[in-house]
Amino acid sequence: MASGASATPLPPGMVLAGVSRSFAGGAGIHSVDLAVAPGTVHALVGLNGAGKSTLMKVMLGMLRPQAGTASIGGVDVGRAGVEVWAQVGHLVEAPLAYAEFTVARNLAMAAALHAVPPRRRARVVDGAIAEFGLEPYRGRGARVLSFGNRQRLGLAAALQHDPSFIVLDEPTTGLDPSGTLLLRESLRRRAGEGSAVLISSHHLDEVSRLAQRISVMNAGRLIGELDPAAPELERAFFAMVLRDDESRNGEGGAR
Ligand SMILES: Nc1ncnc2c1ncn2[C@@H]1O[C@H](COP(=O)(O)OP(=O)(O)OP(=O)(O)O)[C@@H](O)[C@H]1O
Repeated sequence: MASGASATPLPPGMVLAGVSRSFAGGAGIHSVDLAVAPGTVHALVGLNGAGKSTLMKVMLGMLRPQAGTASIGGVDVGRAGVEVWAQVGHLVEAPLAYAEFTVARNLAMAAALHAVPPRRRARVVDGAIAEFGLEPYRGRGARVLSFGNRQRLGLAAALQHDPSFIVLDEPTTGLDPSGTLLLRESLRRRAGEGSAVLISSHHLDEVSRLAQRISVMNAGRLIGELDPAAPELERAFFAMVLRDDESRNGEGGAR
């Protein structure tokens, strides 16, 4: 990697600056700063309800922040147009698949939605089917797919157009070991080619294999980072969460 002064600065990745989004009752995310750099897999880990999905929805413009800004490639997501969204691939919540349509047709529609030109769509779909091991199912209706294969379809639809910005919420959900391996290879390759990748996960061992950075979320805030190469990641994670819980309780839970 070039380190001289002449190195070209990388374009901006995905950035949250001072973002807050609270729901009735106070849950949500608070004062979040996060920068997912191009060429990096950045993982979010946290307990159930910590705020990971909420953060990702704000990043993707699915939820509007009450304070702060979310930007992708330097563009505020509230103002992003089709040229930005065509470079984004995401899977947050259930995979988007039309039950009546085949795997191949669903992928062709996802390619169209991501502005892949018509002449390239068949090749893109074939590539995605091969990449995620969906060949035996290409002519099957999405309705009859197993849970794991529906997840493979959702991942293929999110990634087939080679997005520069990738956001995946718990992407290994439902995947068997071979699906997990295919996903890991796919994300490694895409980050290697310059994509900015944000994933959430509950599997610290998986995250440590894949991510260059691991941010820890607790009670709606980013509370620190873990070193993916450090031993005993699980122990470090729980220690960080416990310390944060204790410090907030000591302050009456105010911050
Ligand atoms: N639409 C909503 N209305 C009210 N509260 C919400 C809403 N969406 C999320 N929350 C609350 O915000 C908090 C954060 O939820 P979020 O789904 O972001 O957590 P998470 O870290 O993704 O959890 P998990 O690991 O269980 O998927 C939770 O307390 C949740 O109940």
